[in-house]
Amino acid sequence: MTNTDSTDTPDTAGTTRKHTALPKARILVEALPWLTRHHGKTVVIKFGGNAMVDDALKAAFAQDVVFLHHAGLRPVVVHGGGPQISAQLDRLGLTSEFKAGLRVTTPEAMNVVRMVLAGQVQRELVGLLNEHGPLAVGMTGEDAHTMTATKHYAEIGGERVDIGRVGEITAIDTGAVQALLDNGRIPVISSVARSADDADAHGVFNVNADTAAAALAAALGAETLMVLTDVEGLYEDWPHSDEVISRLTASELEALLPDLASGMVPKMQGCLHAVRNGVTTARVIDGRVQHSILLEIFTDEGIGTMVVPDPVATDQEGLQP
Ligand SMILES: Nc1ncnc2c1ncn2[C@@H]1O[C@H](COP(=O)(O)OP(=O)(O)O)[C@@H](O)[C@H]1O
Ligand SMILES: CC(=O)N[C@@H](CCC(=O)OP(=O)(O)O)C(=O)O
Repeated sequence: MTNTDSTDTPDTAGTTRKHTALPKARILVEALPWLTRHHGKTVVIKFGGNAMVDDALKAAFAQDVVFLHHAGLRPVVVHGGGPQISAQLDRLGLTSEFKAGLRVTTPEAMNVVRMVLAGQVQRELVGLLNEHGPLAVGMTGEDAHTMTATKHYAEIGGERVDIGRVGEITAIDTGAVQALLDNGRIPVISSVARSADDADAHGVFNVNADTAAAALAAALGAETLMVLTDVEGLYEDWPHSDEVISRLTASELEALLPDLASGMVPKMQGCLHAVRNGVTTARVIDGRVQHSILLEIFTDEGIGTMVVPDPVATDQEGLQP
């Protein structure tokens, strides 16, 4: 038997034809240990607004998530929508300002954040997933008390700065999400949280979607947190080099955190929180690559940056977690 990717097979007319089924079979076989390993496990996938580059990518994202579902995993989607919120605020003549990587959210802006996330971005993702069957159910962190928050103050130069209706998650109730998963559905969650204070006239908070996804992954006891963004992973010396750090322990990441900039801060803080609170791996991957989720979960290659807890456990079969 030769080690080639195509074989000669007699067809019905008695001639021989080359067929290319073998490479496809190899890909499926390569996925087998990963399928076994991840079966029944919860995977929280954060889809960033910057990774929602075009319709083809969004459609491929939906295919990947549905694939995970049919492969026996329990995917949960938490989505962002920062650029989409900024565009809508702009259309309405409202300013967009970020402090310490978080949107300064006036009560007026909060209404826009909620409208864009729950009414636009989430609806689109739910629609794309449901092209494959009656699977996705959209909700926000407000629903069934899934996410409760109090006011978050930014720390800038040692000062506590008021950034409006930005929330810090204080409690997660996983009941509704678990019920949807048990019912064979795919929850799609917008990062808006209810206020812990019943007397709070505004009632809701804007939560960074990376932070929300990490908190939910920890609360669900997820196996994996996967953050899809618009870079290949965590660059070692951004913006001077595009060398991606492929693997980090929690302590190594903690040491890097003070030097990180802008969008990576909530992502890497979220990854650290997740692996310090029971999640087996947290990964930042390039959402601009079609089917990056499948590549990351089901192939030996793995892309992007993977964060693992301390100390690093090595599995007896020699598989990376
Ligand atoms: N060390 C780093 N490695 C990679 N990207 C970085 C780094 N530091 C800052 N960034 C910036 O973080 C951005 C991703 O965060 P963000 O724009 O908030 O994306 P998303 O919408 O996916 O949450 C990258 O596009 C890059 O500009
Ligand atoms: C407090 C805060 O900054 N909230 C974010 C929520 C959306 C988000 O996080 O979207 P991405 O994942 O696309 O960045 C915002 O208003 O932009």
